[in-house]
Amino acid sequence: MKDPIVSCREYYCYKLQIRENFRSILLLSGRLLQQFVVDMYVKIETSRLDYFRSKQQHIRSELYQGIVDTITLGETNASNVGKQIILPSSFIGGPRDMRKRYMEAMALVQRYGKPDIFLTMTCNPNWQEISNELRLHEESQNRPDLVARVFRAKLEELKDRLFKQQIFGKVSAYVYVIEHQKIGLPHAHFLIILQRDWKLYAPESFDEIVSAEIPDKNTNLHLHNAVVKHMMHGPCGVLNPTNVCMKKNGYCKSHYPKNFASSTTVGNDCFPIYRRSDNRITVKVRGHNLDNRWVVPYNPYLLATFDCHINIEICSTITAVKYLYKYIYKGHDRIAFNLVSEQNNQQIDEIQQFQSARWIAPPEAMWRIYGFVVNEMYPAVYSLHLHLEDQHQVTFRANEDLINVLNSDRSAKSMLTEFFALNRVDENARTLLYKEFPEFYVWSQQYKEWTCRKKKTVIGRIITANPFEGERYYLRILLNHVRGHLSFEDLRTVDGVVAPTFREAATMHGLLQRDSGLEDCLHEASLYQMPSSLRRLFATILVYCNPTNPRELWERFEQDMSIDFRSTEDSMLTVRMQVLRSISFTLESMGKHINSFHLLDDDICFDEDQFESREIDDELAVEIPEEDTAASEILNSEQRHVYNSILENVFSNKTATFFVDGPGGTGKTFLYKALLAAVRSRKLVALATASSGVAASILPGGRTAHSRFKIPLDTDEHSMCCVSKQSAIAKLLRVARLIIWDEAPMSRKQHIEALDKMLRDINDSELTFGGKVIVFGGDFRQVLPVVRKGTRQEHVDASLVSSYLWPTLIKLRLTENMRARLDPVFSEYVLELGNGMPPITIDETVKIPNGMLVPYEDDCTSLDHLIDVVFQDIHEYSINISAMMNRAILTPKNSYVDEINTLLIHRFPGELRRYYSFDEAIDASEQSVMEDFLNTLTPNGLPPHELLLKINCPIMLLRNINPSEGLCNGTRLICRAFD
Ligand SMILES: Nc1ncnc2c1ncn2[C@@H]1O[C@H](COP(=O)(O)OP(=O)(O)OP(=O)(O)O)[C@@H](O)[C@H]1O
Repeated sequence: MKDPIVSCREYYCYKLQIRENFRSILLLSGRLLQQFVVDMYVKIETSRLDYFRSKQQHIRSELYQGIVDTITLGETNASNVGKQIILPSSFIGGPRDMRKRYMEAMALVQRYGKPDIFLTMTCNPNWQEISNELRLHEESQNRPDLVARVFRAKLEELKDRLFKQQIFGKVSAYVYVIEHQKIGLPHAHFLIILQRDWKLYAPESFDEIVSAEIPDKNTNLHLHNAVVKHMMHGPCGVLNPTNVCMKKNGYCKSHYPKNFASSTTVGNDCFPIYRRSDNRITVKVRGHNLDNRWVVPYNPYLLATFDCHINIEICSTITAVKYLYKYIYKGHDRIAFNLVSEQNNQQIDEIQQFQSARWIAPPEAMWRIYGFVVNEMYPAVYSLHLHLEDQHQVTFRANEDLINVLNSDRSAKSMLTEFFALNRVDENARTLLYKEFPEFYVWSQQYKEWTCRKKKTVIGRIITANPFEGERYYLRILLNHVRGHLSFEDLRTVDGVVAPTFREAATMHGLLQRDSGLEDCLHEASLYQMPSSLRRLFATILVYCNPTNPRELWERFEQDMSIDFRSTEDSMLTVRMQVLRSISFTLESMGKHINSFHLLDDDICFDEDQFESREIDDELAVEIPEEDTAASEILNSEQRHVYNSILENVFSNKTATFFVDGPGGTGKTFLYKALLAAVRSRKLVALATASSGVAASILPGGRTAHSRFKIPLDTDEHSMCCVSKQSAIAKLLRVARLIIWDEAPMSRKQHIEALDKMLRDINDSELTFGGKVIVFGGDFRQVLPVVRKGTRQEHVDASLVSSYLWPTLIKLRLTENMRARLDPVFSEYVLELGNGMPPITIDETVKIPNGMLVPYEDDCTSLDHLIDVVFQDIHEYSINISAMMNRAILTPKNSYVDEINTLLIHRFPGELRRYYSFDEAIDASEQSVMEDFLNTLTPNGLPPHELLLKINCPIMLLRNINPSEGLCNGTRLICRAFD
């Protein structure tokens, strides 16, 4: 076995006092780890110095890149987890890198097909190679160095058998990832793609590789013992309900025990159903007799050779692909813990104390220190630059002169420009697509040129582009399909005609379909809809239907959309700009910018002066409902205090920023309405905004903060609102006396900081928010900013409480629940819940009082019962729709929503109508196979394939179609008629 690493056991045992087992941890910051490596380096015998010198270099660079963040050694207990640790966020690396690797792995699938074998090898801490090295009474868990080194050596051996000796056949590609569980033992996940002639198609060939049965003790004792030792699951379920694999619903995560099966079959799942004969052979595991149903699938040869848990599965269906790649690239373990501040136990302040860390157990720390690889991919995937002309990235040092940087030859070159350059001189190059280039040419970052590749297999992948990126996306489509082009312009040239955009060039090549369905829709609407409705429909189509050629649609329907403007205006250009301005308004309310759709040759700029007075007039014309004016009379004492404090500042023109904190139902919206009415009734401008469209639609004249302040959607700490000092919005903001931003805790802190920077800029003031009176409101107990798969800490980091603005806000509280005045017990219960007090139990679950529970019998009966309780008399709701409005069943997952909706719509009275999403079939033979599969998928952002409706049934909108008119995500509507 290859194992070049020296032992430094005595040294670090002494130094770090690793007396405890793997589970014990002490979190060390990156700097300490660095010190540890330096210390270790000094202590190692001179003969080994060179080796460690190179290792040290490696680790340092890892530290600087933030790859190695935390090393966990020693003992864990409440005191050190709670008090000592502060981890710089730069040390929490990972997910981005993982996503990139995932995309690269998918490039392998595109090229070589779906993976055939999924293999997991777990370290056996009792391997002889480990136990032979232990001292008397020493346990393997005290030797993470040995565990790491021996596992690595075994892994190399396994790779040798799989890829050199080709025990399963010739391999075209593979990916593996080393993972360390919290407990510390390393394991490796492999995905293997076999060459075409070696693919596994039939169950008979699965049986040659995988077994899921207990071998006969008399004929194969060694293998029998290995299976009993390493490959028996559990026991779990009724035999052992507390086993780690058990889910809360009482089922095993891995669905053990499996069923007996007389032969192997493909099945519908990711993996086949393996043969598990009912041969009555049983073995005793932890006091229970287990049979073939409990065997984890294994390969006899590998199990007998490696004497450790090696699970092997055949990937029988295409569904396995994404699942498995996601599984092996799921990222490292994380830990979140709370640094409780004793002085201040208020909820909002506590929320700042959560710390997130990356969890690294000792063997993983040693794995990193030794510099062993954590993942590998064969063949390597080369990511290719993708950029529009003259829009590639150029790196330079801070002290370099930018003019020189821009004028240098080197800066002008990128992978893509040099791909065109080589095409101009090399005939062979012209036969290749851009993505095929890396297989034959090597890119030199130093010399910025492609040269012929001599060996080593690699494949190329053009980095992804989203259709919303416009031209860059269409450039990618062209590069993926068209060969031999010599420049960007040449790429746009089709049959001698230079297309103005890559999108049009792609359409001329037949790579994009025409928007005939959308054209029909607009044409039909133009026959009976008002031009203003048509413009809204056009904007909705641009945003949600992703037309291949928006410009063509614009040119076709411009006349229809401009009829109302034409009657009053003379110049064609003015009319056109008014139509575009109106479309732009709607697009902005949906978070999009008109220029991203390239409706005209050049970017569209509106003459802001023309709209300036309209912005202010529109605000001053917002109707003030009578009940809002009267609301100031009936405020409760807390509301009145907040109301007076805010208005005092507004009317005396003082600077102040407030945060109104109140749980749901304490009358925040009621208060905002009273404030807006008070300011507006004095003919002053008060702007009402909210983070979400629904909240904005409740406030008179409300807009989403994004559209009102032109906050960019993708923000970082340097982002600015797209508002110039001279613009109409800037003028409106300068005259505004009060700005309200509801549901502020839902917004990312960068959005609010962008508003601060913009207001300082347009008001020429260094005061917070440019000296304006701003009222933020919301409830941190409700929804925090969305951070995909984020930890608690990441949610907190993203929110307003982590902003530099938070300490400057005057915090005002509302506590009296006005919505639940008639039910104080319930109101108190919900408040306690929001404050993280009991009913929340120690393990962070919520204890719900028995009176509120629908007892669980089984999934079906209990669901029926729940529906009966919530919608007692569903037949009446079609007549009395307001009764339905106050009832809802909330579920944690979309799949449950679909299930409950289906049940409800069938119970709802009336005739059922089914609506289907439409797809354009590419090929009739492919259609049925693909459709059945695709139509079952319900990915985020895609509506379900089948929609069931009845007259008078309530429906909820899930898109921000027109927030200013109340049509936004969450708006509830009633289905009145069918076409
Ligand atoms: N002072 C008051 N007098 C009478 N009714 C009030 C008063 N304050 C609030 N309400 C009523 O209490 C209910 C809840 O108020 P509101 O919707 O303003 O609360 P909220 O804090 O905005 O709730 P959420 O956070 O859930 O949006 C409303 O029906 C409102 O009309």
